[in-house]
Amino acid sequence: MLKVEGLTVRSGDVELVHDVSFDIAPGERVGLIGESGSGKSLTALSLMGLLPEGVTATGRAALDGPDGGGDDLVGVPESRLKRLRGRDVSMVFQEPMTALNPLMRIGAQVAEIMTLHGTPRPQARRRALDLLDRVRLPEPAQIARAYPHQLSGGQRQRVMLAIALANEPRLLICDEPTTALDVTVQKQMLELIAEVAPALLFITHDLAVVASVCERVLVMYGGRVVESGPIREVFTRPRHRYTEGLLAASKLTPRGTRLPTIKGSVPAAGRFPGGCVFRNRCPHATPTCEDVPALTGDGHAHACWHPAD
Ligand SMILES: Nc1ncnc2c1ncn2[C@@H]1O[C@H](COP(=O)(O)OP(=O)(O)OP(=O)(O)O)[C@@H](O)[C@H]1O
Repeated sequence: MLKVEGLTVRSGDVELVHDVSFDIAPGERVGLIGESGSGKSLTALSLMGLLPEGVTATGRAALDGPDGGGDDLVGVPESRLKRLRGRDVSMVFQEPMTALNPLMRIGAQVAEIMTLHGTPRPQARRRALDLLDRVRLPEPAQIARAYPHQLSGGQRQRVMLAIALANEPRLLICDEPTTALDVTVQKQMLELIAEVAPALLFITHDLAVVASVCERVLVMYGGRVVESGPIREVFTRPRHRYTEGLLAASKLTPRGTRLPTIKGSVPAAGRFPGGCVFRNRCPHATPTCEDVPALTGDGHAHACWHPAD
């Protein structure tokens, strides 16, 4: 349904995302994980045609239509993307307050994305209420009359989801949509996203979140997809050492435990040129790795001395 091939994102001469390829099938929920700066957001923004100024994408990203035709998302004119954005592909961002217009009532904002794509206003207004109901906001009519600041963070994020779903997109992209929400609200929102997404690309750095929402995962590191596969496979038999590192640093290690630490001496500077890629999250934990006191507040950080693979 979505086919991304050789997606490369550059800022001037600097390559920020390198040759990324992946597919998403209709109805499939795919997670995109990786540490901060690994290129997750730029990958997603490329698919929306929303890259920051001076940043460009090359390669191919095609969205199949229900009639068998395809729509290119990369390297097409802005006028074309404007028609696809918010209609065929839509996105929910981390912070709804920056995406919502503070001076416009919620109902009008949900309706607007439909009128922009050709739905007559009265119909859009009616459908806005149905959408607010679909994202399980209580009293949709009351919510429709409210301004963004009158809603809670969780309610605002549900509104963003209603806006994203308004034109029945073929693909929904979510970039850390629940990071700003408290744990209970987060859980409800994740369940809702998993239920309503037509096909989903879900960006997060939280492995537990990706495991609860997605069926498949792509792991990004340094602008590349270094590993991909079904969640269970990647999380129980990671092939790439960065994925091992992510797992070791999370509560989702196959044994369900945090990494053991091993007492040792402080490593000599330069013994691991370039520094350990895992920072303090060594997945190896063999006697060749050592604790480095005082790197973290609790005095227990880990240094990995394995050479880079
Ligand atoms: N406008 C820009 N101009 C130049 N470089 C940028 C720009 N935006 C992002 N970058 C760089 O591109 C790389 C990838 O950034 P990106 O935002 O995609 O990472 P990310 O994995 O989404 O991180 P996070 O989880 O922190 O959002 C980073 O090194 C970042 O500094």
